[in-house]
Order: sequence, then C-alpha cells, then structure tokens
Amino acid sequence: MMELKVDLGERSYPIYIGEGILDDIVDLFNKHRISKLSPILLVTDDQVAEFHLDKVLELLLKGGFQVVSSIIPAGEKSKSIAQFEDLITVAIESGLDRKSTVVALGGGVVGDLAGYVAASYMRGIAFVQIPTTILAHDSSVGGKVAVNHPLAKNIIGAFHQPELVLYDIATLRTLPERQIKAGLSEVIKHGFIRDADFVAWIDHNAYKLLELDSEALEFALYHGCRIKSIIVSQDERENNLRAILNLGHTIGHALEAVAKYNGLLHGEAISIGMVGAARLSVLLGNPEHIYTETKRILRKLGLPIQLPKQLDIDEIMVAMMHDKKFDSGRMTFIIPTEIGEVEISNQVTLEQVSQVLEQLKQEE
Ligand SMILES: NC(=O)c1ccc[n+]([C@@H]2O[C@H](COP(=O)([O-])OP(=O)(O)OC[C@H]3O[C@@H](n4cnc5c(N)ncnc54)[C@H](O)[C@@H]3O)[C@@H](O)[C@H]2O)c1
Ligand SMILES: O=C(O)C(=O)C[C@@H](O)[C@H](O)[C@H](O)COP(=O)(O)O
Ligand SMILES: [Zn+2]
Repeated sequence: MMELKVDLGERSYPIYIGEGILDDIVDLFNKHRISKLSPILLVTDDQVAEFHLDKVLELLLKGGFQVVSSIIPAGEKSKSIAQFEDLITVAIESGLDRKSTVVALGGGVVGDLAGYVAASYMRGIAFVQIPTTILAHDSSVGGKVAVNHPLAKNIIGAFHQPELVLYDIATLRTLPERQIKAGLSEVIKHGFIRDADFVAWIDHNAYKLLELDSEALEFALYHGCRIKSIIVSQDERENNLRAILNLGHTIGHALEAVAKYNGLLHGEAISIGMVGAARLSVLLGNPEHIYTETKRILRKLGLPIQLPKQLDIDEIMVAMMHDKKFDSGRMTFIIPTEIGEVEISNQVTLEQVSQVLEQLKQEE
C-alpha cells in the first residue's frame, strides 16, 4: 500500500493507494478513529452498488460499525439540491449525530454530494472518501465538495476535508471504457499544469493506462494525487495558486451546464476545455506546439477535443460568466505557457474566447 499526505496542519490526512486495500478498511477506520458508537451514512450510486457495496458493507458490519446505506441514481444529475435534501432526510431519520461519519463510495458525483452532506449536517461531521473511478483520484483529494445549480456547476458547496482517502485500484476494473478515458483527462491535467515528464510518461504509456495495466495505473494515480496534494497543501481555499487545478474548467464547466449535465462527462468537457485553453495560449503569443501537443495527447487517450456542434456559443459565454473565477467583470483562464507549466490570466478578451469556441467546433 502506498501512502501520501495532504499536509494541512490539524486537517491533514492520508491518501492510501493500492490494489485490494479495501480489505483493510476496518483496520484503517479503527486507526483513524471512525466512531463505532454513532451510525455511519454510506453513500453510493446504483452502478457502484452493483459491484462494490456488498463487500464494503459486510466488512464494516463485521468490524463492528453501524452502517446505514443510501443508494443514489448514477450520474451528474444527482449532484443536486434535491438529492442533497434526500440524504439529509436519511441522516436525520437514521439518527446520525455529531460523532457520525459520512462515507462516499463511488466517483466524483458521490464524493462531491456526500461530502457536501458531511460539510452541512449539524454544521459538519466526519467524512471518508472511497473513490472508485480514475477521475476520483482528483475529486477525492482536496476537500472541494458541492452540488450543481442548473445555471452553474458546483456553485453550492464548501471546503470540507476527509479524514482519509482509501483508494483501492481493484475497484477500477469494473469501470466502463468511456469512464476510463474520462478519468485520464484529469490525470493528464495534473501533468499539463506541473510536470512535463509526467506528460511524456503518460504519452508513452497511454495504451497501458487504457487497458488498466496495474503498474501503470498505480504510478499514474499516485503521481496525479501527489501533484494535487502538493498544490492543495499550499493553498487549501483557492486564494490563488490552487486555481491552476482548474485548467480546462472555465470552458469545461460551462459546457456541462449548457448541456444540462447530460451527455458530456466531466472529464470529456475538461478535455475540450484544455484544448480551448491551449488555443487561447497560442492566441496570446505562446508557441503553437502547446496546442498541437495538447490535442495530440488527448486524442491518443481517446478523449473528445471538439465542442459538440449543438451547443450554443452565446449560452456558453453566459455560463462562463458564472464561473467562480470570474472577477471584476473579467473571465479567468488557466493558460498553458509550456507543456507542464501554466499561468493564471484574466487578460483574455471576450472576442478571443468566442473566437476559440468557434474554432473548437471545427476541431478534428
Ligand atoms: N471535488 C473535486 O475536487 C472534483 C475534482 C474533479 C471532479 N469533480 C467532480 O467529479 C464528478 C465526476 O466524477 P466521476 O467522473 O468519477 O463521475 P461519477 O461519479 O458520475 O462516476 C462515473 C460513472 O461511473 C460509474 N462508476 C463509478 N465507479 C465505478 C466502478 N468502480 N465500476 C463501475 N462503474 C463505476 C458511476 O456509477 C457513474 O455512472 C463531477 O461532478 C466533477 O465536477 C470534483
Ligand atoms: O480541486 C480543485 O481545486 C480543482 O479545481 C479540481 C477540479 O478538477 C474539479 O473539477 C473541481 O471540482 C473544480 O472546482 P471549482 O471550484 O471550479 O468548482
Ligand atoms: Zn475537474
């Protein structure tokens, strides 16, 4: 089992990564003092439940924990105020108290939603992340928890760090192919923002990653979590530096909202957004290879690079104005200045943005 630390003073916590480590869940929960006297609310979705819920429930119950499980419908639409309220109802009716823990078993949707329940219930109770997607190497680390509003992605949320992250790579073997590719979008994002060698490694090992080769996967997820945890440790609440983790998200989040959280996966939207950020970079005077390389590698990972033609550019522009990085009338973009390096910029004009959105519809 590999271990990383998210270094946040008294809110520090470990990320455990390894194949088969769900078997150690009881020992890890005991080590991190998860209460056995108060009920745990275990949140998962109907697809994850099919493959992984029974095992987790059985281990926890045998280990002496009291567990109430709640299964939400799979998919981004569950990151809603309505679903949040339903889970709070379950928490009240099941007698969760201040010593209770919310456990998220699933991808980023379950993690963000369950985390927001943990952040809000009785003004905040303990939270554990058990990520089951590749993408969730990102969402399970860093404490951003949220639900969506029809007009703006993740606009209702909090910062609420987990007690621990238990990442069993064996759970990834039941993932559909499209979700594997979407997850790799955030893995390569971590390379694009901080580590050109990691990008080169992913480029070289792309096919191994797509086939879920154990060694390659473990290295990529460990490295992705490591880059994320270093950045979060320096700027937990996104006062500045942490915004670089948003590469591709100014455009990507707007695409998700305009698509009504349906049809475009988060990782896919971010892939298109990263091509957009690379195009903006070139418009701002950076070398052309930033765009061509970004696009080539994302394509190699089987990710979309073209903005869906049915999405309306004016609607996307309006959605971008609701981005949390929008500041004093200007959009903020994370701009790659080289492969593996980025800067935070609010120097991009609205004309440049709409020009790039038009170009993104023509990408091939
Ligand atoms: N909080 C953060 O820092 C952060 C970071 C990145 C992304 N996010 C959020 O994460 C969400 C996307 O996460 P995601 O891509 O994991 O989506 P997801 O949670 O919807 O999972 C993707 C799909 O895979 C299924 N699934 C999950 N694990 C499975 C498994 N092991 N086997 C079979 N099927 C499985 C799910 O049922 C779902 O249908 C978005 O809402 C995004 O905004 C948050
Ligand atoms: O952890 C962060 O910070 C990120 O930006 C990671 C992103 O991949 C993630 O999608 C996050 O939820 C976006 O945050 P938001 O503040 O733009 O909603
Ligand atoms: Zn993201």
